[in-house]
Amino acid sequence: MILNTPIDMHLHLREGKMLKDVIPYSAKQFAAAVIMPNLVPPVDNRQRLESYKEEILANSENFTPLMNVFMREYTEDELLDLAEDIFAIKLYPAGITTNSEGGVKSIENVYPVLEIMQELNIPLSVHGETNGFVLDREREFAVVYEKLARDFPKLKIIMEHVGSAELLDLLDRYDNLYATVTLHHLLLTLDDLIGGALNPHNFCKPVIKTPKDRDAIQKFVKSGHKKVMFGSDSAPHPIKNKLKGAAGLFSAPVILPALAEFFDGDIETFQKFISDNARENFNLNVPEKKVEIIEEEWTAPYIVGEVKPMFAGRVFRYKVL
Ligand SMILES: NC(=O)N[C@@H](CC(=O)O)C(=O)O
Ligand SMILES: [Zn+2]
Ligand SMILES: [Zn+2]
Repeated sequence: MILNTPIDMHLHLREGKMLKDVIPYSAKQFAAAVIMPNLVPPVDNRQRLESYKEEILANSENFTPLMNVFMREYTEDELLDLAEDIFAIKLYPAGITTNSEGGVKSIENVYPVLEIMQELNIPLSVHGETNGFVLDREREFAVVYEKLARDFPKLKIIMEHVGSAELLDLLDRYDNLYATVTLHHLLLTLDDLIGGALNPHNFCKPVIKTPKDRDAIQKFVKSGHKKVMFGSDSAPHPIKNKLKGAAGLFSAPVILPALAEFFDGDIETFQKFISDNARENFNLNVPEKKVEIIEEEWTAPYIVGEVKPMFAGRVFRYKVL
């Protein structure tokens, strides 16, 4: 099967040696990816944006980085200057996930920024979790999404890496809400993290949840819902950091083989999820790239640089050419 212009709507590439180790997997399988800005220090100004984009371009071919910047209290001039060169601005509640210490302490603080983003047609991307009980954090954030959607009716808001089924119900209630779904929230549950021996490699934020949540997410994705887009949230951490509890799952190497098995021949829905929905929802102008997947056994890598990938060593029925 041939996929037309696959796009990963949520990707962490990091910097330096880590970027060099992980980027080939995304550049091989995707035409473009939305690049997350939670570096240390964050990508939150023009200079950092440009140098990071150059680093990505210098280490890949035929791969379009759609850059995000880290939410802070930008001025109108800064936003006017950034608008042409970014896909979206990413809002992290302070301290809620990896490298989000400098995130937003109170959403009201950035209301003036959101006002200008709405005018300039810059989408807002959100890591939506409260600091409540771990399994309730996404569900509890629903009221924040609803308030944002109502207060800024023309602002396009992306609920990132949805893991709680309730959030998906908001898509049909608010025109301006969209969602990304990861491979791990689509396929895994808490059993894969703590059901047997503790598996820190499957630990991420938001945490993978119940079979009920996973099944609802699968149903939504299989329905071809236009507002649901693939965003891997592939987030590599060195094994030694994972063993100290770092949140993030490195899925990049196995994405298309795993999704090909999931869609099991339904290429039409696969194509929408992996590309068409994103391109239509956000008028993305990404150079066309065809990616061929063949039916042939393929073994996922055991290790990539210092990182253990999702489904390490697993044999898939499909291989990316
Ligand atoms: N998903 C994660 O658990 N971690 C991500 C950050 C994020 O997307 O929240 C990371 O950068 O490691
Ligand atoms: Zn996140
Ligand atoms: Zn992420």
